[in-house]
Amino acid sequence: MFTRTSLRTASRAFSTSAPRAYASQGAAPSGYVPNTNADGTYNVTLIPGDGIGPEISRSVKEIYDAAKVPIKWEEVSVTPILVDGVSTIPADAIASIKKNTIALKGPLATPIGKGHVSLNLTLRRTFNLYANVRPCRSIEGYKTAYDNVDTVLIRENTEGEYSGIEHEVVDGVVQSIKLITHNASSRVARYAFEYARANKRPHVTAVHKAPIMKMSDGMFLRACRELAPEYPDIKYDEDLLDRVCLRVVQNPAPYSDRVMVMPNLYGDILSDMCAGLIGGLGLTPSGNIGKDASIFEAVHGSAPDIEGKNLANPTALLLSSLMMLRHMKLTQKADLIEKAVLSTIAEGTRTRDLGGKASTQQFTDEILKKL
Ligand SMILES: NC(=O)C1=CN([C@@H]2O[C@H](COP(=O)(O)OP(=O)(O)OC[C@H]3O[C@@H](n4cnc5c(N)ncnc54)[C@H](O)[C@@H]3O)[C@@H](O)[C@H]2O)C=CC1
Ligand SMILES: O=C(O)CCC(=O)C(=O)O
Repeated sequence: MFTRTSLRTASRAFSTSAPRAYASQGAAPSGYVPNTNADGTYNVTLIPGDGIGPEISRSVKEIYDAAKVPIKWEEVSVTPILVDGVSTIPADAIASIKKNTIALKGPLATPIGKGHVSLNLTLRRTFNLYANVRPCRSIEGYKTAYDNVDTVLIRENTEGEYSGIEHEVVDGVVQSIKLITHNASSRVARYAFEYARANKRPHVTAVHKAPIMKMSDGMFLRACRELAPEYPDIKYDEDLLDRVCLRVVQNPAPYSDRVMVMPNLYGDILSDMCAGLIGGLGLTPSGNIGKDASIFEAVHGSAPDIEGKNLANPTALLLSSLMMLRHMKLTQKADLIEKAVLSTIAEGTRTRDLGGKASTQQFTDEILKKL
């Protein structure tokens, strides 16, 4: 359990470190150059998505227009189609991402326990988006029990518990295979070390359950350990998933100088937990990074409970889009919009998830006034 004293100590520790712009870290693998049109604009694929996706995507588009971001949106639908009896993503959506190498995606809903496979996972696998970067930072002026959260999780994004290899062995017994390869572990580990170095977070922690999953998580750890000597400027250590959960909620401050890297499912769960510390899923962005394409999306899902009610908080998708702009080296535009979004929240215009009364549109309009 955290105590008031531990929270105060954590706050003091945080206030001595240099402030970071939220999600300021570029996430591009080195050497990435976005495709530019002759007029200096960039084509970006936009997948509005399901549920609240179209509402929050509209907000991003309005804000980008006002801020004169040199982006031409290429809007595509990923309503699944059947190919040879298997549901998948329409070919024109795939072609658009392939051509543009960059996309912003609203959430895509997946039926529970039946129906089509997750199109989110299909996109990650199709484009080999091997690293899922999930920063989570306290929002200035929005008070929670913690005002010192500044975590970065890097989640392996193509295999692990999300491999989707399941079968029924005999009636009443099913198996779900957690697939871990040395290759995928090693490339995400390298990405984490590079990210740590580029973003001045001199500590990488590999998060695992290797006492139990000795072979699979054991291999993940081995891949991380093999690379650590190549990064003598980065402290490397390992910690158990359950212990990390405990430690982060007790005191997030020690995590503000490090990058945590982990297998797929652990990153999914830990990032929602971190979101809870700063005010919820309406606030946390992410980037799915690959060598040939990257797709940016909020951590949250399609929020069917508030769909069509003008209640969604567009901040998470907006911050994801700012990670995208920084990835494309459009840093000034990213800084401008980030300032407008965060000051809107700090001044007290808030959507319902943050305890406010502003609709999605009212919140968006307040941001527009600042651009
Ligand atoms: N990357 C993606 O596209 C993801 C898709 N999903 C899919 O989304 C669907 C719904 O999943 P849930 O488990 O309900 O998770 P969810 O993230 O959609 O919603 C969880 C809770 O957070 C709230 N919430 C989420 N985003 C919000 C926002 N921007 N503003 C205000 N409140 C927000 C919702 O209203 C709900 O109460 C499922 O079909 C799931 O498979 C889930 C997670 C990620
Ligand atoms: O595809 C889904 O429905 C859920 C995806 C998810 O949990 C994730 O973002 O990892």
